[in-house]
Amino acid sequence: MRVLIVDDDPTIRMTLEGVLKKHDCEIYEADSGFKALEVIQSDHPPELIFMDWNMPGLSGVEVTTLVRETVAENQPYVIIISSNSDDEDVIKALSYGADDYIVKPIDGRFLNAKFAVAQRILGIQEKLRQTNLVLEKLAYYDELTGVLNRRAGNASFQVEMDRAIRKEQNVSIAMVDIDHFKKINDAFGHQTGDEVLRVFSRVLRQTMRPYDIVCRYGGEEFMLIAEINNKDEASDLFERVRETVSTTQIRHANQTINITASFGVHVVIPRTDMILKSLVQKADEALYEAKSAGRNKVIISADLDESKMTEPGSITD
Ligand SMILES: Nc1nc2c(ncn2[C@@H]2O[C@H](COP(=O)(O)OP(=O)(O)OP(=O)(O)O)[C@@H](O)[C@H]2O)c(=O)[nH]1
Repeated sequence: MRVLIVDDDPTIRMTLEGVLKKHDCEIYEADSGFKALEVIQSDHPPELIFMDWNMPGLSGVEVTTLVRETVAENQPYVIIISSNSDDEDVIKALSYGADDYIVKPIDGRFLNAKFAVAQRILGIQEKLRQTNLVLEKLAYYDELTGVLNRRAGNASFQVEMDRAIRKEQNVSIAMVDIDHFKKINDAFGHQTGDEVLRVFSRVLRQTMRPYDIVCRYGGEEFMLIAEINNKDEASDLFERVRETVSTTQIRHANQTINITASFGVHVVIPRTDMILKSLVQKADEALYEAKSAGRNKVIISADLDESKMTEPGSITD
């Protein structure tokens, strides 16, 4: 654990260090509130701070208030140290954001006990952070394939539209569906089907640019959103993806499987009032055409008529 000791008195810093070095921690020191802020804002911020209240310049309580107001993530646990033992002072320190309070002269047993409490609370905080990361991943990413799930894909749409508007780029929305996927499940089993979905997602992710959106829309259907200049560029991009999919050999359980996919693409001039559902519907119509035309095809429709820009609502629901 990274621990910061803040005190303008070197003797107190030494006393604290003497007690704390018995614990498994990395100790940093600061002799003023300003120096403490430098350490707190560094690349290795402390998790626990023992902070003297009365120091020239910024007081410990002022530093604590600043920390509470400015540190966005992973707030440190702050223990104020002071020779004032009045209840009013303790209440004041806690109300300004301190987590605990120690009265001078420092009693080593107190320090150890308070260190143990801090360690426990920080441990709980870290566990919560890890759990939140897992939950976040589950909330945004498809568990089987690791690409964005439908909800996250929908949420990314508006961000993508705003970016394309800023960059004066057009946007392509593609609905992609693996051809005859049911037959793969029937012939090789559901687990092999799952592996096909994983490899297919990886191919999509690797063939698209890092900032394009790749999302599993449901089952064996995926949605891709990419900035594009024109219909020809969309054709080049999705033909390249289609080709890569069709030439990828998927090996699973001593089997080698080849797949193809059909692509329905709709290209538009982005507008803030556009609704994803309508664009997906247009891309779905193109996908239906691609399936009807024999599969393993890219069909592109485009709505790049500038005059429609003056008719808000013409493309929205
Ligand atoms: N293994 C596996 N199969 C899935 C998953 N989600 C959906 N499926 C299967 O995907 C198949 C989709 O079949 P269909 O909608 O008939 O489409 P298709 O066989 O790909 O035929 P076309 O789309 O017309 O080319 C169904 O058999 C679903 O059970 C999944 O997560 N894992």
